[in-house]
Amino acid sequence: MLDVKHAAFQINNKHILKDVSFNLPTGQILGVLGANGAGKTTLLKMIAGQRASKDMIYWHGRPIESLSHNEKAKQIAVVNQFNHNVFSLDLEQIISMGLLPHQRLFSRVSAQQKHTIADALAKVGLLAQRKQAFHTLSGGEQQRGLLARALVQRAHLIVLDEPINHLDVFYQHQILHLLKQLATARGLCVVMSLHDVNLAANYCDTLCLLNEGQMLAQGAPQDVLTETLLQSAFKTPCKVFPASQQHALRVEFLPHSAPHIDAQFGQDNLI
Ligand SMILES: Nc1ncnc2c1ncn2[C@@H]1O[C@H](COP(=O)(O)OP(=O)(O)OP(=O)(O)O)[C@@H](O)[C@H]1O
Repeated sequence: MLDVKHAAFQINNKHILKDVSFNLPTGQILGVLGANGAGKTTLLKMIAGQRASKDMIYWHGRPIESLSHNEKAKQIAVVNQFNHNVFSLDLEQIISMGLLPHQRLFSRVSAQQKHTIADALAKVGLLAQRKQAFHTLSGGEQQRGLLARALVQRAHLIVLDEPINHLDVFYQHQILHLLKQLATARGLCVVMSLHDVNLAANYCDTLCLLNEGQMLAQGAPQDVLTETLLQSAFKTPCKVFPASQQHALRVEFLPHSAPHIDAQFGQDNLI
Protein backbone atom coordinates (compact mmCIF):
# COMPACT_ATOMS: atom_id res chain seq x y z
CA MET A 1 0.00 0.00 0.00
CA LEU A 2 1.30 3.44 -0.96
CA ASP A 3 0.42 6.36 1.31
CA VAL A 4 1.06 9.95 0.34
CA LYS A 5 0.50 12.25 3.30
CA HIS A 6 0.44 16.03 2.83
CA ALA A 7 3.19 15.91 0.20
CA ALA A 8 4.72 19.33 -0.39
CA PHE A 9 7.75 20.57 -2.27
CA GLN A 10 9.34 23.99 -2.58
CA ILE A 11 12.17 25.35 -4.71
CA ASN A 12 13.47 28.85 -4.01
CA ASN A 13 10.37 29.61 -1.92
CA LYS A 14 8.17 28.60 -4.86
CA HIS A 15 5.53 25.99 -3.95
CA ILE A 16 5.78 23.27 -6.58
CA LEU A 17 3.54 20.90 -4.65
CA LYS A 18 1.16 21.70 -1.80
CA ASP A 19 -0.58 19.32 0.59
CA VAL A 20 -1.18 16.39 -1.74
CA SER A 21 -2.57 13.28 -0.02
CA PHE A 22 -3.91 9.95 -1.26
CA ASN A 23 -3.39 6.25 -0.84
CA LEU A 24 -3.20 3.43 -3.33
CA PRO A 25 -3.96 -0.19 -2.43
CA THR A 26 -1.93 -2.97 -4.05
CA GLY A 27 -3.20 -4.25 -7.38
CA GLN A 28 -4.31 -0.81 -8.56
CA ILE A 29 -3.19 1.78 -11.09
CA LEU A 30 -3.24 5.46 -10.17
CA GLY A 31 -3.11 8.04 -12.97
CA VAL A 32 -1.72 11.48 -12.18
CA LEU A 33 -3.21 14.12 -14.48
CA GLY A 34 -2.70 17.84 -14.84
CA ALA A 35 -1.58 20.58 -17.20
CA ASN A 36 2.10 21.26 -17.98
CA GLY A 37 3.84 22.39 -14.82
CA ALA A 38 1.06 21.11 -12.52
CA GLY A 39 3.58 19.14 -10.44
CA LYS A 40 3.17 15.60 -11.79
CA THR A 41 6.87 14.81 -12.26
CA THR A 42 7.71 16.36 -8.89
CA LEU A 43 5.16 14.14 -7.16
CA LEU A 44 6.35 11.02 -8.99
CA LYS A 45 9.98 11.76 -8.09
CA MET A 46 9.02 12.09 -4.44
CA ILE A 47 7.19 8.76 -4.57
CA ALA A 48 10.18 7.15 -6.28
CA GLY A 49 12.50 8.46 -3.58
CA GLN A 50 14.31 10.76 -6.04
CA ARG A 51 13.23 13.98 -4.32
CA ALA A 52 13.24 14.84 -0.62
CA SER A 53 10.00 13.70 0.99
CA LYS A 54 10.60 13.48 4.73
CA ASP A 55 7.64 11.67 6.35
CA MET A 56 5.33 12.35 3.41
CA ILE A 57 5.55 9.12 1.38
CA TYR A 58 4.99 5.73 3.01
CA TRP A 59 5.42 2.34 1.38
CA HIS A 60 3.73 -0.43 3.38
CA GLY A 61 3.82 1.81 6.44
CA ARG A 62 7.51 2.81 6.17
CA PRO A 63 8.71 6.28 5.15
CA ILE A 64 10.21 5.88 1.69
CA GLU A 65 13.43 7.62 2.73
CA SER A 66 14.03 4.97 5.39
CA LEU A 67 14.42 2.24 2.74
CA SER A 68 18.04 1.27 2.01
CA HIS A 69 19.35 1.62 -1.56
CA ASN A 70 19.00 -2.10 -2.06
CA GLU A 71 15.46 -2.22 -0.66
CA LYS A 72 14.47 0.67 -2.89
CA ALA A 73 16.00 -1.04 -5.92
CA LYS A 74 14.07 -4.22 -5.16
CA GLN A 75 10.79 -2.52 -4.31
CA ILE A 76 10.55 0.43 -6.71
CA ALA A 77 11.01 0.55 -10.47
CA VAL A 78 11.11 3.94 -12.14
CA VAL A 79 10.54 4.76 -15.79
CA ASN A 80 11.41 8.42 -16.20
CA GLN A 81 10.31 10.80 -18.92
CA PHE A 82 13.69 11.74 -20.35
CA ASN A 83 16.48 9.25 -20.62
CA HIS A 84 19.75 11.06 -21.07
CA ASN A 85 21.46 7.81 -21.65
CA VAL A 86 25.17 7.62 -22.05
CA PHE A 87 25.00 3.92 -22.61
CA SER A 88 26.64 2.28 -25.54
CA LEU A 89 25.09 -0.91 -24.20
CA ASP A 90 22.66 -2.99 -26.17
CA LEU A 91 19.01 -3.35 -25.21
CA GLU A 92 19.48 -6.74 -23.56
CA GLN A 93 22.29 -5.36 -21.38
CA ILE A 94 20.13 -2.40 -20.34
CA ILE A 95 17.28 -4.72 -19.43
CA SER A 96 19.57 -7.05 -17.49
CA MET A 97 20.36 -4.06 -15.22
CA GLY A 98 16.91 -4.71 -13.75
CA LEU A 99 18.36 -7.93 -12.28
CA LEU A 100 21.09 -6.13 -10.31
CA PRO A 101 19.16 -5.72 -7.03
CA HIS A 102 18.58 -9.49 -6.99
CA GLN A 103 22.13 -10.56 -7.85
CA ARG A 104 25.35 -11.05 -6.02
CA LEU A 105 28.23 -8.91 -7.24
CA PHE A 106 29.85 -10.31 -10.44
CA SER A 107 27.50 -13.29 -10.55
CA ARG A 108 26.53 -14.62 -13.97
CA VAL A 109 23.05 -14.31 -15.45
CA SER A 110 21.33 -17.67 -14.90
CA ALA A 111 19.30 -19.54 -17.51
CA GLN A 112 16.15 -18.63 -15.57
CA GLN A 113 17.11 -14.94 -15.63
CA LYS A 114 17.82 -15.11 -19.38
CA HIS A 115 14.34 -16.51 -19.80
CA THR A 116 12.91 -13.64 -17.71
CA ILE A 117 14.70 -11.09 -19.92
CA ALA A 118 13.47 -12.76 -23.13
CA ASP A 119 9.94 -12.84 -21.71
CA ALA A 120 10.05 -9.12 -20.85
CA LEU A 121 11.42 -8.31 -24.32
CA ALA A 122 8.62 -10.30 -25.93
CA LYS A 123 6.00 -8.60 -23.75
CA VAL A 124 7.05 -5.15 -25.00
CA GLY A 125 7.53 -6.38 -28.59
CA LEU A 126 11.31 -5.91 -28.76
CA LEU A 127 12.76 -9.42 -29.06
CA ALA A 128 14.13 -8.72 -32.52
CA GLN A 129 15.96 -5.58 -31.31
CA ARG A 130 17.60 -7.19 -28.29
CA LYS A 131 21.16 -6.81 -29.61
CA GLN A 132 20.64 -3.26 -30.93
CA ALA A 133 22.57 -0.44 -29.22
CA PHE A 134 20.13 1.26 -26.86
CA HIS A 135 20.84 4.78 -28.10
CA THR A 136 19.97 3.78 -31.68
CA LEU A 137 16.45 2.66 -30.73
CA SER A 138 13.56 4.99 -31.52
CA GLY A 139 12.02 7.02 -28.67
CA GLY A 140 9.10 4.60 -28.38
CA GLU A 141 11.37 1.55 -28.47
CA GLN A 142 13.57 3.03 -25.73
CA GLN A 143 10.48 3.68 -23.62
CA ARG A 144 9.28 0.09 -24.08
CA GLY A 145 12.81 -1.14 -23.32
CA LEU A 146 12.84 0.74 -20.02
CA LEU A 147 9.48 -0.73 -19.15
CA ALA A 148 10.92 -4.21 -19.85
CA ARG A 149 13.76 -3.37 -17.44
CA ALA A 150 11.16 -2.45 -14.81
CA LEU A 151 9.41 -5.80 -15.39
CA VAL A 152 12.65 -7.72 -14.97
CA GLN A 153 13.31 -5.82 -11.74
CA ARG A 154 10.14 -7.43 -10.30
CA ALA A 155 9.49 -4.34 -8.22
CA HIS A 156 6.24 -4.01 -6.29
CA LEU A 157 5.81 -0.31 -6.95
CA ILE A 158 6.22 0.94 -10.54
CA VAL A 159 6.43 4.69 -11.07
CA LEU A 160 6.19 5.88 -14.67
CA ASP A 161 6.39 9.45 -15.93
CA GLU A 162 4.38 9.71 -19.15
CA PRO A 163 5.13 6.12 -20.16
CA ILE A 164 3.24 6.29 -23.46
CA ASN A 165 4.62 9.62 -24.62
CA HIS A 166 6.41 8.28 -27.67
CA LEU A 167 4.27 5.27 -28.35
CA ASP A 168 2.06 4.68 -31.35
CA VAL A 169 -1.58 3.86 -30.69
CA PHE A 170 -0.99 0.09 -30.81
CA TYR A 171 1.71 0.18 -28.15
CA GLN A 172 -0.16 2.74 -26.04
CA HIS A 173 -2.88 0.16 -25.51
CA GLN A 174 -0.47 -2.78 -25.39
CA ILE A 175 1.66 -1.24 -22.63
CA LEU A 176 -1.24 0.06 -20.55
CA HIS A 177 -2.99 -3.30 -20.86
CA LEU A 178 0.21 -5.03 -19.75
CA LEU A 179 0.54 -2.73 -16.73
CA LYS A 180 -3.07 -3.41 -15.79
CA GLN A 181 -2.57 -7.17 -16.07
CA LEU A 182 0.61 -7.00 -13.97
CA ALA A 183 -0.97 -4.81 -11.33
CA THR A 184 -3.79 -7.31 -10.90
CA ALA A 185 -1.80 -10.54 -11.25
CA ARG A 186 1.27 -9.57 -9.21
CA GLY A 187 -0.51 -7.19 -6.80
CA LEU A 188 1.64 -4.23 -7.86
CA CYS A 189 1.01 -0.57 -7.20
CA VAL A 190 1.41 1.40 -10.44
CA VAL A 191 1.60 5.20 -10.39
CA MET A 192 1.88 7.00 -13.70
CA SER A 193 1.42 10.44 -15.14
CA LEU A 194 -0.52 10.73 -18.36
CA HIS A 195 -1.64 13.50 -20.68
CA ASP A 196 -4.30 11.45 -22.43
CA VAL A 197 -7.36 11.59 -20.18
CA ASN A 198 -9.22 9.00 -22.27
CA LEU A 199 -6.49 6.41 -21.81
CA ALA A 200 -6.50 7.30 -18.12
CA ALA A 201 -10.26 6.65 -18.02
CA ASN A 202 -9.74 3.28 -19.71
CA TYR A 203 -6.85 1.90 -17.71
CA CYS A 204 -6.59 3.64 -14.31
CA ASP A 205 -8.52 2.49 -11.26
CA THR A 206 -8.16 5.86 -9.63
CA LEU A 207 -7.00 9.33 -10.67
CA CYS A 208 -5.62 12.44 -9.12
CA LEU A 209 -5.91 15.71 -10.94
CA LEU A 210 -3.31 18.31 -10.03
CA ASN A 211 -3.61 22.01 -10.63
CA GLU A 212 -0.73 24.39 -9.88
CA GLY A 213 0.74 21.92 -7.41
CA GLN A 214 -2.49 21.25 -5.56
CA MET A 215 -4.92 18.36 -5.63
CA LEU A 216 -7.95 19.54 -7.57
CA ALA A 217 -9.74 16.19 -7.40
CA GLN A 218 -9.09 12.53 -6.71
CA GLY A 219 -11.08 9.33 -6.96
CA ALA A 220 -12.66 7.10 -9.57
CA PRO A 221 -12.39 8.30 -13.21
CA GLN A 222 -16.08 9.26 -13.37
CA ASP A 223 -15.67 11.49 -10.31
CA VAL A 224 -12.52 13.23 -11.52
CA LEU A 225 -13.15 13.52 -15.25
CA THR A 226 -16.04 15.96 -15.10
CA GLU A 227 -16.44 18.90 -17.47
CA THR A 228 -16.09 21.42 -14.65
CA LEU A 229 -12.91 19.92 -13.19
CA LEU A 230 -11.27 19.31 -16.57
CA GLN A 231 -12.01 22.83 -17.80
CA SER A 232 -10.58 24.22 -14.62
CA ALA A 233 -7.38 22.15 -14.87
CA PHE A 234 -6.75 22.44 -18.62
CA LYS A 235 -8.40 25.82 -19.41
CA THR A 236 -10.03 24.15 -22.39
CA PRO A 237 -13.72 23.52 -23.00
CA CYS A 238 -14.69 19.87 -23.17
CA LYS A 239 -17.56 17.49 -23.35
CA VAL A 240 -17.72 14.31 -21.28
CA PHE A 241 -19.62 11.29 -22.62
CA PRO A 242 -20.61 8.90 -19.83
CA ALA A 243 -19.38 5.31 -19.71
CA SER A 244 -21.54 2.62 -21.27
CA GLN A 245 -21.41 -1.16 -20.99
CA GLN A 246 -19.02 -1.29 -23.96
CA HIS A 247 -16.94 1.86 -23.43
CA ALA A 248 -15.22 3.75 -20.66
CA LEU A 249 -16.14 7.38 -20.15
CA ARG A 250 -14.87 9.57 -23.03
CA VAL A 251 -13.70 13.16 -23.02
CA GLU A 252 -13.63 15.37 -26.09
CA PHE A 253 -11.69 18.62 -25.78
CA LEU A 254 -13.04 21.33 -28.04
CA PRO A 255 -11.08 23.77 -30.20
CA HIS A 256 -10.63 27.12 -28.53
CA SER A 257 -8.63 30.28 -28.84
CA ALA A 258 -6.49 31.23 -25.89
CA PRO A 259 -6.79 35.00 -25.42
CA HIS A 260 -3.24 35.42 -24.07
CA ILE A 261 -1.74 33.61 -27.08
CA ASP A 262 -3.87 35.56 -29.54
CA ALA A 263 -2.69 38.77 -27.91
CA GLN A 264 0.95 37.69 -28.15
CA PHE A 265 0.71 36.71 -31.83
CA GLY A 266 -1.05 39.98 -32.53
CA GLN A 267 1.73 41.99 -30.88
CA ASP A 268 4.54 40.23 -32.70
CA ASN A 269 2.77 40.41 -36.06
CA LEU A 270 3.40 36.72 -36.56
CA ILE A 271 0.04 36.18 -38.19
N1 LIG B 1 14.58 22.84 -10.29
C1 LIG B 1 13.53 23.64 -10.48
N2 LIG B 1 13.66 24.99 -10.32
C2 LIG B 1 12.59 25.82 -10.47
N3 LIG B 1 11.36 25.38 -10.81
C3 LIG B 1 11.20 24.06 -10.99
C4 LIG B 1 12.25 23.12 -10.83
N4 LIG B 1 11.78 21.88 -11.07
C5 LIG B 1 10.47 22.04 -11.37
N5 LIG B 1 10.13 23.33 -11.33
C6 LIG B 1 8.80 23.91 -11.62
O1 LIG B 1 7.85 23.16 -10.90
C7 LIG B 1 6.64 23.09 -11.62
C8 LIG B 1 6.18 21.65 -11.69
O2 LIG B 1 7.09 20.91 -12.51
P1 LIG B 1 6.80 19.40 -12.90
O3 LIG B 1 7.94 18.95 -13.77
O4 LIG B 1 6.54 18.64 -11.66
O5 LIG B 1 5.46 19.56 -13.74
P2 LIG B 1 4.67 18.49 -14.64
O6 LIG B 1 3.27 18.52 -14.18
O7 LIG B 1 5.37 17.18 -14.63
O8 LIG B 1 4.75 19.17 -16.08
P3 LIG B 1 4.80 18.55 -17.58
O9 LIG B 1 3.41 18.08 -17.91
O10 LIG B 1 5.17 19.74 -18.39
O11 LIG B 1 5.83 17.45 -17.61
C9 LIG B 1 6.90 23.72 -12.98
O12 LIG B 1 6.38 25.02 -12.99
C10 LIG B 1 8.41 23.76 -13.07
O13 LIG B 1 8.85 24.86 -13.84
